[in-house]
Amino acid sequence: MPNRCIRPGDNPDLTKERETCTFDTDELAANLYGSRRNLERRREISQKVSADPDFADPIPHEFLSREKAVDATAKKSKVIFQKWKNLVKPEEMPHLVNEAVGIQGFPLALHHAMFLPSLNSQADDDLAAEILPRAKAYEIIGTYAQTEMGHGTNLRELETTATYDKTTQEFVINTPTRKAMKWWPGNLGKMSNYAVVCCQLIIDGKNLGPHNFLVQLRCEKTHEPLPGITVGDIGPKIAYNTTDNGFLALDNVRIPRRQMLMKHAKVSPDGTYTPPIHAKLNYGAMVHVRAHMIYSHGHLLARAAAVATRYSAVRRQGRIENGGPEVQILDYQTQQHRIFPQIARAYAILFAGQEVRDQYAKTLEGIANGQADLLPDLHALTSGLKSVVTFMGGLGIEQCRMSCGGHGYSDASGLPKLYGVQIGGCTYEGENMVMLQQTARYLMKGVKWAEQGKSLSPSIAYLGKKSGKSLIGLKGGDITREHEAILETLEHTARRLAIDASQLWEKRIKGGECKERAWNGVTVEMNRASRVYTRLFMARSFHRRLLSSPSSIRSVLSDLFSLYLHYECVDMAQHLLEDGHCNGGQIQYLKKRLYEDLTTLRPNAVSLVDSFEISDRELNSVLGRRDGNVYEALFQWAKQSELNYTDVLPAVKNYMMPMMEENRSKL
Ligand SMILES: CCCCCCCC/C=C\CCC/C=C/C(=O)SCCNC(=O)CCNC(=O)[C@H](O)C(C)(C)COP(=O)(O)OP(=O)(O)OC[C@H]1O[C@@H](n2cnc3c(N)ncnc32)[C@H](O)[C@@H]1OP(=O)(O)O
Ligand SMILES: Cc1cc2nc3c(=O)[nH]c(=O)nc-3n(C[C@H](O)[C@H](O)[C@H](O)COP(=O)(O)OP(=O)(O)OC[C@H]3O[C@@H](n4cnc5c(N)ncnc54)[C@H](O)[C@@H]3O)c2cc1C
Repeated sequence: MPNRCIRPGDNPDLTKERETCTFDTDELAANLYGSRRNLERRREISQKVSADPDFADPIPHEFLSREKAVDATAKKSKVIFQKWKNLVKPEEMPHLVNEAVGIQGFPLALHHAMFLPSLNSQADDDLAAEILPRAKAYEIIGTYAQTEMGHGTNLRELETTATYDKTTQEFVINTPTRKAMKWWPGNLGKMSNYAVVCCQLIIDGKNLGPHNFLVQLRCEKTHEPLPGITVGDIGPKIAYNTTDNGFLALDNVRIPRRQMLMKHAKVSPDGTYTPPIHAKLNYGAMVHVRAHMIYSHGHLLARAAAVATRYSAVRRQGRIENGGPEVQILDYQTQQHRIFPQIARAYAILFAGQEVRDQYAKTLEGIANGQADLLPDLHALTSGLKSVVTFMGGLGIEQCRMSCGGHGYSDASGLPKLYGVQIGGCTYEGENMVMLQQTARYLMKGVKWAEQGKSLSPSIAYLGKKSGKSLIGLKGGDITREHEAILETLEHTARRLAIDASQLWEKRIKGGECKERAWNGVTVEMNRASRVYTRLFMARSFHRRLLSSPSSIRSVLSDLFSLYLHYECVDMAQHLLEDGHCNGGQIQYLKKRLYEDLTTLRPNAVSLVDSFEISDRELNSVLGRRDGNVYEALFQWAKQSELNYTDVLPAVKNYMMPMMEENRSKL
């Protein structure tokens, strides 16, 4: 079957891997990206970026100082948002940015991820008409400033205030304490001249909770901070170092009334407050990012899996049989067990990410028509997915990094930076432990609704079903029935964990604790229930994709899905065993099946990651390059280190040589 990555001059081991492919890599890539046309566009953009001299990197970013890297990123961003702006569709923009700039952030990241979405969904018609065209034309750059030094999670306790002054029909925005400074917002420090700022709305001394306001931070001509505004960069971080995450203090800055984002909640000129149709519509920008970050995090894991798989096919180390040749490290079972589940999880996350984006679009449509009834379900799902996927992705990338041995530790592999970027997602858009509790709140309601025989939305319909006996291992032979047996067992486990958590909570309440304290006593169990609900959704979403896939890729997707299910079940064996739904023999059966899956997938491993269709430029990894010629490339990469600009470094000349000289003269 064709693997279209084969080229003359490639590493022969990689070529051999591609020759053993049993499916059409283009078919799978087209399925992943939605159509042949999308796949072709993806390639076209990759090729055009590589050929554009404005995007050329004289030396890799890894060797640049932070300031120079920020500069290079800003320069390329200007090219993207001027020269390229009309050449790509909005949905192609993330790929263009990844190709041209990379994954560590760029000056307009928050403008796109949160500023525009906040204005689009929360500004009233007047404000939108005035500001959106300017923002869309990049006449101004904005960000989303919510988190403060002292509070990120607990939005109700944010300290920044917007106090309405009826006499002038203005809001007075103020930062009352040091820890009330906005702290962390991306692109706030140096790039943005506007921000959507989240403040407690105060009218006639009454606090009406967090609301969003459009605030100009810098002069449009000079870019100097406006009077009353202190703004800057918070310093280097694990990753995202080309992003100017910032701080901001506002000293009684006045803005006109109409700069409150008033599509949902409103303040009239006389100070009358009208609440929104759903209390949390002000939190819409966060739901937007959570719904979109699932897919982009799937892509981060896909990159790591591509690097680890290709490198493991090229790297030869040790022998499996005495006297045999040194083997490709991909032939070790431990290596396969480390890497192949990451390939499967990356596909699973990408599929789930696509489904949740569609669900977000439907919910938004409803809200536009005055219906917010889909929002609770979406909030529960996005909260669970962002938590599970970012944690899974971080673990997966780290496994891929370690699977590359010493070279995985080098920035040449691209993996350390990938890990740094990925794990940011465990914290931003709501710390994972906190967001899992949001999911659990919804599950607890679902358990009650199910008890009362009420109708349940599709994502929690399983809560209303009855459990049978687990048929894992008892439906031998037929893979379709085995998949169904495992999915039913996962449904049972997700239901059982939610019901158990609900009962534990109730028991503590009956024991005399208030609801909230009782909740804190069961949150570990609550979060377990949320994780399994989310992992069930991911498994179901993968299954839907498998069932709707064309026959040409059905078999390889089915193999991958088997591995996914077997791995997830073994990973969650504790939950499967705890109530006796599964027995030890069934877990042993799942492990046996998992080891068989590793062998089945081995010939297609390289081709499965080729179908992620990530260009060398985007992958930015010496180890993961498509042609597999890693050793020469490693040397060429290292030669660019600034420590190699001279043979004798000033540090050696000034300190080490004199020290050695002094010590020699003492002899
Ligand atoms: C070209 C494009 C390229 C784009 C490239 C982009 C790259 C970008 C890369 C990185 C970007 C990083 C950007 C990061 C941004 C940020 O981090 S912004 C800050 C995010 N902050 C948070 O997420 C804070 C987390 N905290 C909260 O969300 C809330 O405080 C809370 C934990 C949810 C609690 O809120 P609150 O106390 O107000 O509410 P509760 O009492 O807990 O709940 C009451 C009920 O409301 C429901 N609820 C809560 N939130 C929502 C929501 N958002 N939507 C719907 N419903 C919600 C909750 O479930 C309760 O319901 P119930 O009463 O029925 O149980
Ligand atoms: C890379 C990055 C980019 C960011 N970009 C932005 C941005 O653009 N705009 C913006 O406004 N913010 C941004 N943030 C801030 C981010 O949204 C917050 O850091 C995040 O919401 C977590 O809040 P926190 O820092 O207050 O953590 P904390 O809430 O202080 O968390 C610390 C610990 O306390 C625990 N904890 C807190 N509350 C509870 C609870 N109720 N139950 C159980 N445990 C709890 C957490 O689980 C965690 O273990 C960014 C952060 C990062 C790292």
